[in-house]
Amino acid sequence: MSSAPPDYPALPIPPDHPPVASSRIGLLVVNLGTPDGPDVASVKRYLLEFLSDRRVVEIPPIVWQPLLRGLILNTRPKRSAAAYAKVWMPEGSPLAVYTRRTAEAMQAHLGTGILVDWAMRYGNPSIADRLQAMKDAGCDRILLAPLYPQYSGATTATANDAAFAAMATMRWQPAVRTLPPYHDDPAYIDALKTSIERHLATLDFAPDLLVASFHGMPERTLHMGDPYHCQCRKTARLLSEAMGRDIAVTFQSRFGRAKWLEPATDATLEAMPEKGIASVAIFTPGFSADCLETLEEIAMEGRETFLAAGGKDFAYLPCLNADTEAITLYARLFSRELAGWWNTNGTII
Ligand SMILES: C=CC1=C(C)c2cc3[nH]c(cc4nc(cc5[nH]c(cc1n2)c(C)c5CCC(=O)O)C(CCC(=O)O)=C4C)c(C)c3C=C
Ligand SMILES: [Fe+2]
Ligand SMILES: [Fe+2]
Repeated sequence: MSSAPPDYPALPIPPDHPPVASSRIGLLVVNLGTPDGPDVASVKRYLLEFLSDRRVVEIPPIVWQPLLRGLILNTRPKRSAAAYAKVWMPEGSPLAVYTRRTAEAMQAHLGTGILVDWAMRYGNPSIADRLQAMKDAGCDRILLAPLYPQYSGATTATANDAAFAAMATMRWQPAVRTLPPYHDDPAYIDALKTSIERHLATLDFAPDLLVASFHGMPERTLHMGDPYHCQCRKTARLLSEAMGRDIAVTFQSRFGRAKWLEPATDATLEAMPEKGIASVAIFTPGFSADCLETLEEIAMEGRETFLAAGGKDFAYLPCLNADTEAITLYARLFSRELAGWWNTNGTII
C-alpha cells in the first residue's frame, strides 16, 4: 500500500475572487540614505527627512524643529552639497551605487529562488516603496537586512521602524525577519581582515599605525543603553586579535553641540605626527559602503589634516562595498537568517 498522501482536489475559486500571487521569499538590503543629487535642494530635502527622525536627533521637536528649519537647513545643505559633489560617481551617490551593487551581487549569488532588492531609510528608493513592490511580486516572507554591523537606535532600529510602519498599512502583511547586528560575527571579522590585508598589500609604505574610525553618536546614547559604542569597541578588539596588531579606535562625523563619543578621528589624526606616528592606514568598519563620511571626511579631509600636522604617509582603505569579501560575508549571514525558509542548495522550504 502506498503511504503517499492523497491528492486533494484544487479548491474551487469563486469567479469574483481577487488574484492571489504565488509564494516567494524577499531579501531587502537597507542602507541609511543619501540625496538624489549633489545639489543644495536635494541635500536640503534629504537632511530634513533624516534630521527630523526622532531616533536620530533625540531633542523634543518643539525645540529641535525651529532650529533645524530656521538655522541648520539654511546653512548646512550648501556645505554638504559641495562635499557630495566631490565624491559623486557617474552612476550616482556612492552609498546608493555600492548598496545597489551589493543587492545585485547577492541576487546573482542566491539565485532566482529569492528576490533581492535594496532601499534607503531616507530618500530613494524608499523602504515602503520597495516592500510594496516585493509584496506585489508575491513575497510573503521577507528578510530585512539593515547593513549596519553595529546596532544603534539611529540606524538599525529606525530602518526596522520604517519597514514596520509601511507594513502597518498592509491588509495582508508578509512575515518578516530582521538581520541582527553582526559586529562580532567571525565571518565579519574575517571579511574585514581579508579586505584590509588585501588593500595594505597594495601600499608603497608600511603604516606605523592602523586606525579604525567609526561614525560617532552623542555620548549620552551610550548611557541611555544604546549598545553601539560597545559593539564598535568589540569589533576593533576582535579585528586587532585576528590581525595580531594594534588598532586605534576613533569616532568621526560629530554633529551638533552635544558631547559625542571620543576620541574624535580628526583630533586624533592631527595629534599623531607630534607623537611620532608618521604614517597611518585608516579604515571605517562601521560603514558597509563607502559614502560621503568615508570618501570626503576621511579619505580627503582626514588626509589633509594628517599631512598638514606633519604626517608623511596616509592611506584610506575602502569599505567592504560589494567586493568579494562582502559577498562571502553576506551569503553567510543571510543564509543563516533565512534558515527554515530556504536552503543553501536553493530550495524554498
Ligand atoms: C554607520 C552608522 C551611522 C551612525 C551611527 C550615524 C549616526 C548619526 N549621523 C548623524 C548625522 C549625519 N550623518 C550623515 C551622513 C551619514 N551617516 C551615516 C551613517 C551613520 N550615521 C552614513 C552612511 C552617512 C552618509 C550618507 C551619504 O549620503 O553618503 C549626515 C549627512 C551628511 C552631512 O551633511 O554631513 C548627517 C547630518 C547623526 C546626528 C547621528 C546620530 C545621532
Ligand atoms: Fe550619520
Ligand atoms: Fe560628515
